Amino acid sequence: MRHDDTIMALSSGALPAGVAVIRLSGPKVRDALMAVSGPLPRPRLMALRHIGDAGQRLDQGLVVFFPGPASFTGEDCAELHVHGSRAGVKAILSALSGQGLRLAEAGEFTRRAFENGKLDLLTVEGLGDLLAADTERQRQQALARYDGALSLKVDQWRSVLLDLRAELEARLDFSDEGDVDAELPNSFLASLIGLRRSIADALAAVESGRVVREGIRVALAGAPNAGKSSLINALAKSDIAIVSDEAGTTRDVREVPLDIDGNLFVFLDLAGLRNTDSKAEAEGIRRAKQAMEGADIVLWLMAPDTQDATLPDNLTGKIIRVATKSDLTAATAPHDLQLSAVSGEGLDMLFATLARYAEDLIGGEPALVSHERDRMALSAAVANIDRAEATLKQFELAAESLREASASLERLIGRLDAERVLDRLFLQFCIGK
Ligand SMILES: Nc1nc2c(c(=O)[nH]1)N(C=O)[C@@H](CNc1ccc(C(=O)N[C@@H](CCC(=O)O)C(=O)O)cc1)CN2
Ligand SMILES: Nc1nc2c(ncn2[C@@H]2O[C@H](COP(=O)(O)OP(=O)(O)OP(=O)(O)O)[C@@H](O)[C@H]2O)c(=O)[nH]1
Repeated sequence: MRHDDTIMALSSGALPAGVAVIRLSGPKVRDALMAVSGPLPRPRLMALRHIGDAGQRLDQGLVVFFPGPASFTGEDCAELHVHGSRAGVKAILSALSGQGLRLAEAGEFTRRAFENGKLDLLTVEGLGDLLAADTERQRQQALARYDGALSLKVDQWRSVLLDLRAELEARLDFSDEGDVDAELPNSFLASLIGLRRSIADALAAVESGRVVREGIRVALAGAPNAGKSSLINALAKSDIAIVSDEAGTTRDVREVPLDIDGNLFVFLDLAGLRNTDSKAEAEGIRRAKQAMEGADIVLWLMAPDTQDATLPDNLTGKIIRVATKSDLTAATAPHDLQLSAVSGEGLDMLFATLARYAEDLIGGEPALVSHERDRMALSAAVANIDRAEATLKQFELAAESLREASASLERLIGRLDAERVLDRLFLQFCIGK
């Protein structure tokens, strides 16, 4: 990838469309824009222009020019807002290619913004999360990251660490000269402890941040024919899970993501639990038990017309006992909720229970930390601060630990080793972003 290339992409969605946005970035933007649409419009103001190629009219569109460095990428950028026709866009891209522009790779505009210091690694990730957001809660959390909520915190932590390191390093450099007080001031330890607490507090929210991104996992489990698939269908109000009256049809773990009150839930339709001679079914049951162990919530379904299965006893998630098929007969076994996938009775109670669970787990302000990378970097920083505290009298060791803590934070914002993270991240980006 060459950085003096000028790149172009269709940044809007699939064609045909009402309007298509073609985005350009790089040193040839001015010349290319003049070649296809005449005099440069005033910076950042849209102008209506004929768009053409060597005298041939291709379209009429709105053109906007963002001179660098005050642009999204930091380079000269431009946009052509044209009619969203396949042939039109193709002809315009081909005209621009004649001006020496090439098609951008996925995430390449954002990569340039990163390289020009417009975004750090956390805000790039925030942008990625924002593009991927399906639920309201995901949107809020992603936007906070894109807006730099965590970047700001990390900058504050880094600046405290720099001060602390300077105190220690001054005692290393001048240890022979005797003009620096060998004792650390009292404020040093207080500041170190305060920093540790602040990072640990942010870290404590990582689980809720992760759950917002990945969803609350709800296992639907019970005996064969207890009504698991029917319940998922009723929840989704559409036929996305297979309903069958043949026992044991759900063999593998089917994941059904649903948005409940702005929160992502992933329902797991599991094989019914029973003793079986079938190898395939036994494997399904093994996976079902595994999925139940990893679930945040287990909905344990009991139907009046099936034998009860045994609830495994090693579950860590919240267990909700659900009496199903309440349209047939009222449940006799002890249960938390009673419902019918057929009549819809009790579904609103289930929704309310799930929404309350989500509110307890992830309600309130969006979490600052949500990625595995956050967890690794912040726990490494905390461990190194602990190490520094334990070796405080040995300035050299303590300084080394604080250097390590700084390095973790620099890795987090992408000042160190950003390449591998970016490469992986941009695989999920759209072309034109
Ligand atoms: N048409 C269009 N809509 C869009 C985008 C775009 O690129 N084009 N965006 C693309 O993601 C988002 C908006 N994000 C943007 C972020 C920064 C700048 C920008 O020009 N920044 C300059 C100047 C800032 C200023 O004037 O305040 C800078 O950072 O220096 C533009 C768009 C969403 N909507
Ligand atoms: N009357 C009534 N029948 C239901 C209800 N829910 C499910 N059933 C019926 O019960 C049978 C089993 O339902 P499923 O949803 O396939 O049960 P399952 O637990 O997914 O079954 P397996 O995947 O085979 O383990 C089907 O005949 C459904 O039509 C309900 O609320 N009321």
